[in-house]
Amino acid sequence: MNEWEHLLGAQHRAWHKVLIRATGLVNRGRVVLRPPTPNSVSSALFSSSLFFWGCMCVSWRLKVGGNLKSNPRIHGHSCSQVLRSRGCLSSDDFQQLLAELEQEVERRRRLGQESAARKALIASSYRPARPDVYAPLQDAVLAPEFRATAEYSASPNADLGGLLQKLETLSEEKRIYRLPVFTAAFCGALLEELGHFEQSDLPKGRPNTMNNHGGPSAPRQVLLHELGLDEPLVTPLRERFLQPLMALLYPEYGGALLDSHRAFVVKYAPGQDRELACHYDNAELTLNVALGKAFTGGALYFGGFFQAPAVLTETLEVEHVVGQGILHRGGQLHGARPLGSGERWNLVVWLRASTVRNRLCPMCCRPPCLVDDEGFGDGFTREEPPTVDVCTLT
Ligand SMILES: O=C(O)CCC(=O)C(=O)O
Ligand SMILES: [Fe+2]
Repeated sequence: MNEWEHLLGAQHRAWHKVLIRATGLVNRGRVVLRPPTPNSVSSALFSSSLFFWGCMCVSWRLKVGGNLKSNPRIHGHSCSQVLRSRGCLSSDDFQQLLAELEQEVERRRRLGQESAARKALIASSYRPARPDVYAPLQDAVLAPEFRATAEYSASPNADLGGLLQKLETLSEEKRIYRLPVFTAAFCGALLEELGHFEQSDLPKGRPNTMNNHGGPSAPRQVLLHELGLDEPLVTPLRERFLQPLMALLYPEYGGALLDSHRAFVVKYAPGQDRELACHYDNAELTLNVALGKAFTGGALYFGGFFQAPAVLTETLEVEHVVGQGILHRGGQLHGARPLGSGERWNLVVWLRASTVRNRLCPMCCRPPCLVDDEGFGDGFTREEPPTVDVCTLT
């Protein structure tokens, strides 16, 4: 063993200690009693493991321009091999990385609470420009095609073949589809509201944890639940409209069992963020709706499925159509090409099914290890042990 290998070996062990200590700190979820109570904002959970890759992306991406999350092959490599390939070689490099990791664990530990605090502050002191956007979801804000497709999907005789006739199939192999979601008027109103919020001096919870692979190139985001838009808009959209559709399109990804989400709006503009690196989402399924404004460039591109064995797959490019939404599996590798001109705002809804992710974390493919958090957390749940009525035992 040469000196370098010795050093890496020692650091590798230190690294594992950090990983073990961190277990239980990153993937967040919530405790539910079965059957899950929709919208229940019970105490929730954190866990770990993505921690490792997420942090690597944060720190080493800056140095070597890579993006570990977009590269599933790293799962077969040892930590030291990966670290080495990313330019983490000297003892100082390792120390710096460990310090960053500790900080990142702390940051993630506080995420839920900080988000809840921002939400409370916004609720008490923000005056919306478009209060109508906060009204309980009205059918009139949805594109007629979207309503009809959801209605068909929820009908007793619906099947996949029938549904596919109502959607635009962008890729049969990748299972990526598109359909109109919102009216132009609603997209405009939402944009006006988001622009108004952006101008306010209220705190904004961005970038979110999942876009930390992007570092400097991650787009600006507004988290819809902090604005108070989950309850009136996103939750009913998921429960009444998206779930029936997803149940037919992606049954094995929990399409029929969606029980939480993370919804945010990404913004790309000249002089700000212009593109998004290739990644997969912390979601079983994703809806991405183009809201506007006028722009060129910024197409989405889709590669293979990250959990599938590496196969040669052609990249699919998808141009945005304002008002229309793209449906894809969260694990489908994707990114956004650079914006040409104008501003691009998209609503992204990461849809989660706890019954699926509780078995394997979709980010690291390991069973999650959970700790309490606020709200939906990262969509994991922990079943409470059944309470035993001692009277019946006597
Ligand atoms: O830029 C976009 O529209 C895609 C954003 C995205 O994929 C994400 O935030 O997960
Ligand atoms: Fe994404």
